[in-house]
Amino acid sequence: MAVVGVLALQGSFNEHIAALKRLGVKGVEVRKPEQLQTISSLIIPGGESTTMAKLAEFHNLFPALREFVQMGKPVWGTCAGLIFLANKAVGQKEGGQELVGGLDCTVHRNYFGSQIQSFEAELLVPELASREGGPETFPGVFIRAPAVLEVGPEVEVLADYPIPSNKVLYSSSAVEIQEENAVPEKKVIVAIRQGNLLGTAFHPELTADTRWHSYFLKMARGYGEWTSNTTVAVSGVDLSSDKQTRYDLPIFR
Ligand SMILES: NC(=O)CC[C@H](N)C(=O)O
Repeated sequence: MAVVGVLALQGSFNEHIAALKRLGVKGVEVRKPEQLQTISSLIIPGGESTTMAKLAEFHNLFPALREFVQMGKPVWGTCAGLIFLANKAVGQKEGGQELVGGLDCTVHRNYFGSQIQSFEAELLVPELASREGGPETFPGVFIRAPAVLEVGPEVEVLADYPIPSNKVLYSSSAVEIQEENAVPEKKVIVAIRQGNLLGTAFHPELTADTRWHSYFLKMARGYGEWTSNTTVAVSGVDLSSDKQTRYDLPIFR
């Protein structure tokens, strides 16, 4: 059976495993390079990308992660995970940080500002809705989130987020100007796909809506079908042996 791994160095890996469990899939925690050989798709969670990169370096994971991506295996990066998968990141801490790369895009690491500028927004997700059904919008949870600034020709944009072009002006006079002149909106990209790589700037694992997880599982199953006869079991998996009740985590939204 194709196995879904979740990089478990730091950040919201438990929450991803809990979301997979809600779909009847057992996610496997990955911490060592050799474990990548035992999985067929990987989720890189959100968290803090600099810390995660330091831990990945410490465990000598970067070469194995790059090889995994280059083999065409499905990988989904959420938030810090999206930063990991980007070919280029800006707004990094001094000295930068190592990236896995693969997604032909540039991300801004803290595009929306600091932790207190975290927010929730209903995102228009036509492609997700057409594949997975359900509403045309998805509850986006943005925690000190990155955004995608530029994408290459192979990249498909799955969601963007409209922001007023003067969003940094918060004084009351600025708000009045905005109302009078109807400042045009600018869109920033927050979900992309390039072949077997998926990236979201927000945190679907913190919501009850499992459509991004099931979308990714279909990518993973598709890969399994191309390369072997194995498939991801998306239902009917016996998880009763999973004694780790910590995966029954509360859902944020
Ligand atoms: N929620 C997140 O994953 C935040 C990512 C954060 N902006 C970083 O640089 O790592």
